[in-house]
Amino acid sequence: MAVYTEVSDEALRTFLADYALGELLAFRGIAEGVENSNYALKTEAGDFILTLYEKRVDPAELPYFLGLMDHLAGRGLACPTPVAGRDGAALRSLAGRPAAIVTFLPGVWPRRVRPEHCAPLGRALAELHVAGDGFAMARPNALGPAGWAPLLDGCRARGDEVQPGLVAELDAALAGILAAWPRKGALHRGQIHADLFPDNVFFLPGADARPRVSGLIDFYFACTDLLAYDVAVCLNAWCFEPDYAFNVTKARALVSAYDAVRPLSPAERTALPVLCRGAALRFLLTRLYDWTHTPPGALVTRKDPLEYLRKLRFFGQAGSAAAIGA
Ligand SMILES: Nc1ncnc2c1ncn2[C@@H]1O[C@H](COP(=O)(O)OP(=O)(O)O)[C@@H](O)[C@H]1O
Ligand SMILES: N[C@@H](CCOP(=O)(O)O)C(=O)O
Repeated sequence: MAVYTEVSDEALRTFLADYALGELLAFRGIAEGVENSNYALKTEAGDFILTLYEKRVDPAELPYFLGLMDHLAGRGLACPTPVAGRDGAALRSLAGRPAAIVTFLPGVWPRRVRPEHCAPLGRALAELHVAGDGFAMARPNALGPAGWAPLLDGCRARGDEVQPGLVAELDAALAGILAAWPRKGALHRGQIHADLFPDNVFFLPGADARPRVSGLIDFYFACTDLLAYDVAVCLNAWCFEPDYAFNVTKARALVSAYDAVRPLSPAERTALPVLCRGAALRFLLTRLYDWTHTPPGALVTRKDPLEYLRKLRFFGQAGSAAAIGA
């Protein structure tokens, strides 16, 4: 469920009066999502998404997220475009929360990833990286390598309740990953999505009936970091089967389609195994933190941390880039 903040009819009408979107035709809460309250909004001007930013989003970072979406959409990427009010501002306030309206994107995210999804995904990711070039703002990755030790410390007290020995295993994995992490300046940096999971990528059938990407959403983890790290996030999120077997066919399709738009450098390719370990650890840690800190009955959906322990172990023994499809 992801409608944490209710919006009254009256508050909505007052809010919309500051936009040139015509009359309100329909308005409903969207159940999917985890972080923010999302509403589908239809006005005489078309379909939109209204987002009220909840507690885990720092309002000071919203100009980066909205500015990045605006920049990417302006470069032709299929991502939400923030809609400005009559005064030119896209970031506003509603029901006591920071709020923004963005354009609605058609399409459906894949509940079951098939190999045919992976090439269009790889292409879209590379297009995002190319389109991000020239965006003037920067946001450090709060969930990058420097953030992992404090996150793990926050899980120390209760982590072993999830699986005995887990904290010691993660301590060892973290030390190994940090020791092998690419040194500053070795790999290309830019604007990355950092959470391009299947639920953030919409597809529609193309003219040949094969899936094509119709939209990328949820830029609220986006940041300025290693471009190849985003490829590693996708290899984690898209290329494992429900039984946790790594599907190298999916990985090859993803990486080669990425490469066709933005060729990976030899250094990026060599670094992919450790970047994949880092990405697995990042999602394991945030899930473990949520698992051990979310009070029973809270509205936030908790995701399984151990799914990412299996992925971390896989990438730890996978060895070469070729073994993971690169
Ligand atoms: N621009 C958009 N176009 C169409 N649907 C959207 C758009 N943005 C969000 N949604 C819908 O809202 C849901 C939750 O959005 P998301 O950004 O993932 O929320 P959260 O950040 O809270 O996890 C998505 O699964 C999708 O159904
Ligand atoms: N993709 C993350 C959780 C973030 O959720 P989202 O709904 O904001 O994409 C994970 O799977 O741990």
